[in-house]
Amino acid sequence: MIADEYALFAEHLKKVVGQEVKANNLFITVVLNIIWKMVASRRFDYDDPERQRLQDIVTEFTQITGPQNILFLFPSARFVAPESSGFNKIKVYHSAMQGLFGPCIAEHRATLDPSHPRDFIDAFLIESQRSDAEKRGFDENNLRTLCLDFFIAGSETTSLSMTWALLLMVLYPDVQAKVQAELDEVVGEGRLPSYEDRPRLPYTEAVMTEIWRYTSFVPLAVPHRSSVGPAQLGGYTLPKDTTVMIHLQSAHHDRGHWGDPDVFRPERFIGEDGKFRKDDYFVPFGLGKRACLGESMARTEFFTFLSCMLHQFHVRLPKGAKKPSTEVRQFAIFLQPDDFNVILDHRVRA
Ligand code: HEM
Repeated sequence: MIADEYALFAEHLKKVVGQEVKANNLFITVVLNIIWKMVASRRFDYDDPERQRLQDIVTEFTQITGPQNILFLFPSARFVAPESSGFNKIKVYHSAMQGLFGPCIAEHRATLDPSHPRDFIDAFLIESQRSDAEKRGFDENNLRTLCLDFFIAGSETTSLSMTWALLLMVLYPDVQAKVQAELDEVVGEGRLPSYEDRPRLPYTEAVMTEIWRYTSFVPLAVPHRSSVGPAQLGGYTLPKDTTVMIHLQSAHHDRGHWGDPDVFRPERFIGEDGKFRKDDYFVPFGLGKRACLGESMARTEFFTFLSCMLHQFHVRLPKGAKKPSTEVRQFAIFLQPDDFNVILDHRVRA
């Protein structure tokens, strides 16, 4: 499904070859389509206004939520300052997205065939018909909230992986050329890379990993309340029920561990045997029971998008354009670079 959606998106990319395009969120539609298909067997056309509405809501939602917002540390601020804390806006975005799912869930309910679940909504509705469903939380409110979770957690993250990838590929053309050389050698010219090629593409894997480490664009994991305690951590005593957040960015930029954490250097993930080398300090999806639910989907999407795009296109800056900065635009739940443009050219192989 991911490869099929990329193939449709590549047709869209081919139409803009040689032209300046905005790199930020260039991949958002293909990402939204993959989630929408998995959740509801639907997809958006590239010029569908409904898609643009959903995209705007997701982007604005993720920009006002997060550690820079007072509600992140003091949720009770919503009672005293619902407007200035952003709580009222969050409510508007929340109900706009829930409104989108309502008719879709109703349509699924009306056409449900329990022996042939089509997607996530069908699978949830089948569970909700069991006698203990209510006790286990299989109700419509939870279904709408889960759909919303998938869009919030799964769209900006994967799309931002590609925004940062485009930025780093234009800043480091030698890295881009090395990925393309590996793809040419392993995959060849006649077809696009597929997920089965991945184990034979250690440099491509190292570049993906270094993009996630270097940018750490999800800097903090989600706050979780500890269910055990008191516990000892780094010389501190944490009582039971303490809210704990993992600072992923600090693990990714620990000088004692990485040596040169502020340098973009994919080779750090290549072992002496030339194979991809894992590292325990690399934790972009969090840790433990509440780690990211979408890790394998995100890895498949990022691999497919990056490898297929670099197999087909060369990415460069427009002539005379200022180099984009790796500084982030604002500290938020997801870190984004400032807007920048790129040009995609068809690749000319030697
Ligand atoms: C590059 C892409 C992604 C990154 C870097 C990422 C990162 C994270 C992180 C750091 C967490 C918090 C984990 C913790 O608290 O320890 C998280 C949670 C979560 N992610 Fe992702 N994520 C990505 C893509 C996705 C995708 C594609 C989906 C699903 C479509 C998804 C669904 C979720 C969900 C549902 C949670 C909450 C899990 C829970 O609280 O139990 N994520 N993600």
